[in-house]
Amino acid sequence: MAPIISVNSLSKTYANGFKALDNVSLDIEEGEILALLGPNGAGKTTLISIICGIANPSEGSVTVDGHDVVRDFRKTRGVIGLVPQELTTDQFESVVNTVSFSRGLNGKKPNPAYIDGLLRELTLYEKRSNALRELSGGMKRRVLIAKALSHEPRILFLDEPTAGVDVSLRKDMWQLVKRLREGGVTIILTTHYIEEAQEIADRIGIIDRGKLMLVEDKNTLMRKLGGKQLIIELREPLAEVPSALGVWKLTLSQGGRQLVYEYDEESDHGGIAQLLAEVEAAGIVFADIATRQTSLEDIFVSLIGEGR
Ligand SMILES: Nc1ncnc2c1ncn2[C@@H]1O[C@H](COP(=O)(O)OP(=O)(O)OP(=O)(O)O)[C@@H](O)[C@H]1O
Repeated sequence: MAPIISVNSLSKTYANGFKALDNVSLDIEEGEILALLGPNGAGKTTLISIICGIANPSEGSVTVDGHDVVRDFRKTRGVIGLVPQELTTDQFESVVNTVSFSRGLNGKKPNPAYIDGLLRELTLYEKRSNALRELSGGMKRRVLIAKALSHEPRILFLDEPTAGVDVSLRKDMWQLVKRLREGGVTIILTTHYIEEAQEIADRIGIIDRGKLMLVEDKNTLMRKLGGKQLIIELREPLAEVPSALGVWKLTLSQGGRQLVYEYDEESDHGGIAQLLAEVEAAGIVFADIATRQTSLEDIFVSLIGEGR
């Protein structure tokens, strides 16, 4: 099947000369959830804006459902819903009018029953007649989602959907994303919350300084770059790993207070029980043991570098 979105050698240089995207290529399959991760200023919003036809590429091209986003703007925009980071609509307009108007803007016939259903699902129904300025921040976020879904798009972009929202809205949002996916909607979200990507995405793309560093199936990524460790807390610190334990992949951490074993399925030398027996036989007394699974966060930090 042809990808629903195809990004081909895309670069973006802003008017001031800043290169925000550098030769990005990416195919997105219909029905998948792709999470784009990256530090502030990486180029995530720029990429989304170009796919949605809001910004023009400097080089390269994007097709959505087989149509070029610049030449066939109306066609491609009609199948896309975008939840931006901030609300920019008229604050005096009512919730229901704002959402219905959005549907019309995208060339769809009015469908009050659909809009009402959407408002119910987003717990906005009781506020449907209120002006936007009378809503709380979280409710405004919900309006942004309702607007994006008003024309029943096949592709939904969520730009930092859960930044600064409470736990209940975050959970609702994840629920909604899952339900939309079941209905076949393709979802692309940008997020700083790595656990969010880990929870809901099928694929993960990592962007840094305008470059797509990696795009990979989440489970494959976890398998390839992730791992499991056994951490043995020692009573007394060790200066070095005793040579008698040389066959095991062991390292010392925490100033010699922890002996860390990387699980190795190919050569486990008799398993954990054997390792612990050999550790004891080497005269090492341990206080505690624990296992630790590498998270997506560890992978992200190792790729992008800490503190950026
Ligand atoms: N209109 C503009 N003119 C010049 N530079 C811009 C413009 N818009 C964005 N940039 C720059 O392009 C880079 C990428 O910005 P973008 O908003 O795409 O990043 P982002 O990954 O979405 O970041 P964040 O996570 O902070 O939202 C940033 O360095 C930003 O300052």
